[in-house]
Order: sequence, then C-alpha cells, then structure tokens
Amino acid sequence: MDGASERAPTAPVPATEQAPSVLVPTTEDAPYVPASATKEAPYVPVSATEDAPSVPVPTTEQARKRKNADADNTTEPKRRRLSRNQTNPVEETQKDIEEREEAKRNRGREPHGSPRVWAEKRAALSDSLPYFRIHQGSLQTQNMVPKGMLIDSEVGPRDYFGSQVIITSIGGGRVRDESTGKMTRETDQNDQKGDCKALLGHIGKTIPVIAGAGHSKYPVNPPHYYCVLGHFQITDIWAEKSKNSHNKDVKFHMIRLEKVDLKTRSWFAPKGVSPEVAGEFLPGEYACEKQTCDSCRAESKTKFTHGWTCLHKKCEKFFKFGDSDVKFNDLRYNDNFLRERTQYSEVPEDNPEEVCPIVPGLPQQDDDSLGCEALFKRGIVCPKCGCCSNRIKWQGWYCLNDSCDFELLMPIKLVTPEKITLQHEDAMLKFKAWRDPEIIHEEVVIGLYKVHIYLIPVIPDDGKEKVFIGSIIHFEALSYSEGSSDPEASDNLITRTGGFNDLYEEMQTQDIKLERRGAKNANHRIEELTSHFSANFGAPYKFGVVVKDSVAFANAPKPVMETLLRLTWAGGFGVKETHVKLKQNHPTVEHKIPEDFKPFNEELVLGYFENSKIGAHDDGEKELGPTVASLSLGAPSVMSWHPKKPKGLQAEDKAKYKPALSILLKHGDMMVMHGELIQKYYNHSVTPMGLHRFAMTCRHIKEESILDPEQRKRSVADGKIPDEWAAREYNGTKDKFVHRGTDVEAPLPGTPA
Ligand SMILES: O=C(O)CCC(=O)C(=O)O
Ligand SMILES: [Fe+2]
Repeated sequence: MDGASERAPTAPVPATEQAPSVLVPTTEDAPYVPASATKEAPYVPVSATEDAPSVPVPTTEQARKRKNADADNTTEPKRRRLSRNQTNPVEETQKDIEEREEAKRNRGREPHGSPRVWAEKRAALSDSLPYFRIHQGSLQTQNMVPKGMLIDSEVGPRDYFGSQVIITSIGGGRVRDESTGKMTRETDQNDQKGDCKALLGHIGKTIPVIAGAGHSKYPVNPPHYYCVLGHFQITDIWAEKSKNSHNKDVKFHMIRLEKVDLKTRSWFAPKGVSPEVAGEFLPGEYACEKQTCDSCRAESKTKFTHGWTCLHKKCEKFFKFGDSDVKFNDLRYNDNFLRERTQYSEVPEDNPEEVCPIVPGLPQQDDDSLGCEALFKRGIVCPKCGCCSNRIKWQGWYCLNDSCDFELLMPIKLVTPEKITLQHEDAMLKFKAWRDPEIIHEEVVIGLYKVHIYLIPVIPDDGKEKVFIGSIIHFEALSYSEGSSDPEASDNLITRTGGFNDLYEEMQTQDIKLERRGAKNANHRIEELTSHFSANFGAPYKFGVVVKDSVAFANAPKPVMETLLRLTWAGGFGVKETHVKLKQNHPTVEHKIPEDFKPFNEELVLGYFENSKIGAHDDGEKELGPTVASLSLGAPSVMSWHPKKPKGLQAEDKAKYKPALSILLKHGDMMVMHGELIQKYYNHSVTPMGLHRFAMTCRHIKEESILDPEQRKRSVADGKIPDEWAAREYNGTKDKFVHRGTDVEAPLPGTPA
C-alpha cells in the first residue's frame, strides 16, 4: 500500500466537539532531544534564542502533500495563512531580551522532584490520558466542559510559568504566519465559540495541566518532553489587546491557573530554591487589588505593573492605561496578581484526584469483554515509572521507557463462530451496498463461492469514451449468503474441518506478532500510529517501515501459508475471469491489465480491534505487481473504492463523495484487485463492523524494482515459498488442498495427523 500515501485521517478528534484551535505549535520546529528514560538523563533544552536550528517538521499542509493518512488520530483543522508580505508585528523589547536570558538560566536548573506522568511523544500522551485525548490542540473539552490543558511552545510576552501559577493565552482564532511560521492573531477572539466559551463557563473548575518542553518559560529543565504538572484551578479569565500584522488592535483572552495543592512543593519548582523565590505562596499572604470602573461600573483586578485598567472588553475604558501610550508587549503582571492564592474550597466529592486521577488506572477485562474492545487499544500510564505507553503490540502493553520493564499482557479471548454470526447479522441490517452505474457487475458461481466481478472504468468526463482499467473481484463465501448451506455439511467452506473457522482460530491462537506502526511523522515527537496492527511475511513489503521485523515465508506460521495458497488460487482465477469478461467487447487500456498472473511472494497480515480501520489509500507502490488479493476473517467490514479526483468536486468535499463501489467483506470472503491503474485512479478504505478482524493481503513484489542488491537478495530469499508449501495448491472449485497440478488431496504441512 502506498502507505504513507493518501490515507485519510481516520477518526475524528475524540471527546471534544470543536476542532482544536492551536495546531502543531511553532516550537514543534525546535529540536528536542529526548531525555533518555533514566531520571538522571538531562533534558537538552530548546534554546530560547532565534538561532535555534529548526527540524523540518512538515506543516499540516506539507504533511497532507506527503500523503500521510493512516494515523489513528484526528482530522486536521483548516488553517488560514498569512501572506508572505504581511509582517509579524511582535517586536522584541528590552523586557523580552531579559526574559529570554532568564529562561535560559531556568533551563539550566534541575527540578525539585519528578513528574508522576510523562511522555516523549504526543500520540502516547493523548492515547493514554483520559483528560487529554486530543492529538492536536491544547484544550480537551467534552460537551463544552474543559477536561485537560497543554501549555507548550505558543508562548506570548505575558505568559507566565511559575511553580504554582500559569498564565497563558486561550487558543482559537490564530493563523500561522508563513514567513515566520508563528501563530498570530489577526481578528478579535470570539468568546462565544470554542475553547474560549468552554473555559469562560468554568471559572473555578479544576483541570489537569500538562507542560511541553517547548515552553520557553519553563522554570526548570524538564526530564521529558511532556510532563503532567498536576491539578490546577481556573482562577481568572480576562480580555487583553494586542496588535495584528496590520497594526490594528485585536482582543483576545488570557487565563490564569493556580495549582490546587499549594502545600506540597511542585516537582517543577527549581531544586535548592526557596519557596518564596520559586513563587510558592499560601492563600492570604498576598492579594491583588480591585477597582470599579467609573464607566461600566464593573470590577477589574489591578493586574499590570502599569496600573489599573478596565478589563471588560465592551467598556470604552477597556485596556486604557491613563494617558500613557502603552506598548502592549511591554505590559507585565504585577507581583500581587502573580502571588495571590485562592482558597480552594474542597468538597470531598469534588476532590480532583478522585474525579480525574492524574495517574489513570490500568484497563481491566471483565467477563463480558474480549480484550479487543476500543478501550483496550488506548495507551496506559506505566504504574512503575509514569511513562505514557501506547498499545503497540497485539498481546498487550509494554512500557515505552527503555529502562522500565513493566508489561501488561492481555490475551484476547477466542472469538467464537457464534460471535461472528451475530456480528454478520448485525452488519447485514446496516450495510448498504453501492456500485456506480458505470461499473459493470457480472456474477459467476465457482464451487461454494459466489464470485462478483466488477469491471472498473475510469469514470469518464462527459462525452468521453469509458475505458476499463481493471477489475475488483469479490469471492463471497456462500455459507453466509442467502440459502446458506448446512453448517454441519463437510462441504461447508466455513465450518468444515480445516475451513475458515479453523483458520480463524489458528490465527487467533498463534502469535503473529502484530504491531501498530508509525503512520504519520514517523520517529518524530508528533508521530501517529496506525489504527490497525500489522505483520509482514515473505518478501519485505516496505523497506524502512515494516521491513525490519518482516518474517520470511520459510518461518511463517501455518495459517499465513495456508492463506497464501488460498489467495494464489483466487488471484489466478480472478485474473482469468477478468479477461473472460473484458473480452465481451469492453474497451480497455492496453497492456495495463496483464493476462498472466504473477504469483504472490508477500503477505501482510492486519489485525483490527473495535473501531480500528484503514483509511483511504492505494496499493500502488512501484514495487508492486498488478494483482492484490485479500482474505477476511472475523468481523465483517465495509471495503470502499473512491475515485481519487471526483469530477467537479473540491478536495474539501471529498469526504461527502459517494464511493464508486462499496462491498461487505464477510468472514471467509476473498477480494482481488487486478490492474495497476486501479491504484492510480482509486483509493480504497476498509472499516470493520465488529470487534475483531484479520485481513491477510498478498502481493507480488517485483524483484527488478528493488535497486539495492542486498535488499533484492533478501526480498528474493524471504519471498521464496518453502518446497513443502510450493508442492501444494488450493483448488477453490473443490475447496480442497491438493498436490500441485493433481486432483489428489494433500494434508497441509503442520496439520496434526
Ligand atoms: O483490511 C483489508 O481488508 C484491506 C487492507 C488493505 O487495504 C491493505 O493492507 O492495503
Ligand atoms: Fe490496501
């Protein structure tokens, strides 16, 4: 699959209603050298200076261009851009320079303690914390209630990061300036929308706060990129003003958060520094004065060293400081505002640690769960070291901290045939098949398969001749279609000894070593993982990605090899039948639909949990032959093909666009795509409708396409079918495994006598 290719982001942002406002923060561009997992390993600070070299992290637009789309995360919010000739209004003042120096000093300081929860990668953080499930943005909300917040690299001149107090601007409504890469605010922030509305409705509420090492005002050198700071109370939200790139005033909102537990020293207070210097105080020690505005009669705190101003944005006196011509960037908060502490009125049932524990509990399987429900695909926080750890392996969780040995294994319970039948019945009620009228549908029955042959054209622009570019062939295993055959019968494809139920059971009981892999921004801090788990057998499919742990056919487990024989039959039959049908007078693109079938030398196994899926992509890498065949086991799933460029539709409307073809792949069904142009003109996607599914897909990797001699040698060796398997074949007409070229039944290698 052109993996990194065209895979549409799959799931919507979980647990939040609005598109996150702050995107990949700017200092995502700054290099972060992950502290190795040991506590002593220092965090190498992101230098606060401008000359910090930047890591070329793709902007979302670049990322889109790079066609990454497989990730198990979020839809990417749209972002407006500033044109190149607009200038960034933020000029550096003397204060900025001093603060930058201070920030540098802070970055040299060791923290007083260590965080209870941490992560090096955003996907691990967001996968593991119920209070921060968003993969982009800085505020998680649920039904407009704030649940958790991240402060990272978007740091304004008045942002404050102390041992007990955090002040930051509320995200939303900013655009990225193309020339500087920084987020800037061009228009007034709407407080009736998004994060701002959610936060304004919850002053006094407590939420966990996470800090990213990209924050230039971090008071210490943090041990990891993302560290949970603890529970904070929202004490103040107010409006301020700054200038946009056209030097016009824009209004936006700031938020002040205060640590709930003021009695215990913060882990992120600098080590060896007195509480007073670290900014640690108790309620009653300081108070910020208030004044009533003589114009709007509302109260505002005296927040700035420049003196009092009305902070009610509709008032005519809003943000006016006497007669002086204040430069907004010069304004600083006064000490009393930073030092006052709010008495937290603790109602026992509202104890934030009970309502939302900073270290969430480990997932637990009950009698009714299989272990592959969506909940079990989430990450965990390691109870030993606090490291947020994605579920990467099919078998369970392994702490991502190299120096921690915690593991939590959770074998999935056997999915019985009865469970598959139930899921199948449910899917039949919900599924609506769809075929574009331009696609020709033919049907033949062979053995116990009802074979649907779809001849696929390039859907023509008006007036042009329709040209066929290949076929999609769906082998429907008859036992699950109308007029199903007797489940007890020995000729039942699914239930017979050695049939699909047995194959499915073997796949479940053998360790196939399925893993989730990096889909987007691989190896970077904002890497996303695929939604599904995978393992490759035979010739390595993707040098660089899956390849390192690809297993040669010689070492592949029996169900993988059995599937290879089954799909080889389906592929050969599909290619033959495609040409039988095309010869019935259908115009084709010559030479693009070969008549000979190139045997498979690769098999990719995908494992799907509940809600896993594979987003739109093609299997059109240049190394691949023209035929791809797959077998489905377990939960039924919807497989759809979309034209890549729908006529007259803008890219944004693509999501609403009907696929050209949608079929239901059921337990035991096989699917063949033949013709390389199908991959050029169409994307496909698969969405399972159940809890547990395997898809095994065979391809032909063209030896001659691998330029590196070492890689080519390995590809040929690994893709070689061991003699005992090569001596056998599947005869689909008779649903039998036979000695190759004969009619004589042959037991499969590894079958108990
Ligand atoms: O899950 C499936 O049936 C298909 C998977 C697929 O498209 C792929 O492996 O490229
Ligand atoms: Fe695919």
